[in-house]
Amino acid sequence: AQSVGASMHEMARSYRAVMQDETLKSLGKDLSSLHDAALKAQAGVPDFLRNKPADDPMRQTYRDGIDKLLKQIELAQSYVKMGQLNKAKEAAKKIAPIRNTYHRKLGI
Ligand code: HEM
Repeated sequence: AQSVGASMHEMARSYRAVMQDETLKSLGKDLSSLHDAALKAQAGVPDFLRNKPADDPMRQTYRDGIDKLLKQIELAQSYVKMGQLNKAKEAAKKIAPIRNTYHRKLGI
């Protein structure tokens, strides 16, 4: 499995593309890449947690953040499926504050 850092870089690339998309087709494709990368991040353990105890509360914080991220991506995807480009783009914009909140909570 690849490192969480590598998955985060894939997420960054896909999210940049998502924010530039102006068609349902390209937005759907880039949200799908973002979702794939977020699932890879979910399957991994970030470097900073490797030496921490199994019950360290930061592990739950990490899981919560990835769950919120996946839910927000899925919300945007549901608008794409309904053909609602503006709603999908609005939902996608709300991914950035989730990123910022959890990077801050985790000291990234
Ligand atoms: C689309 C949203 C997000 C983007 C674009 C993003 C982007 C990034 C980038 C570019 C890095 C630096 C990677 C490196 O240099 O190694 C990073 C690191 C990290 N991010 Fe995110 N992030 C996002 C959301 C999140 C969320 C929601 C969480 C919390 C659950 C999170 C947790 C982390 C952690 C733990 C690291 C350090 C990884 C490591 O080195 O092990 N990120 N992120």
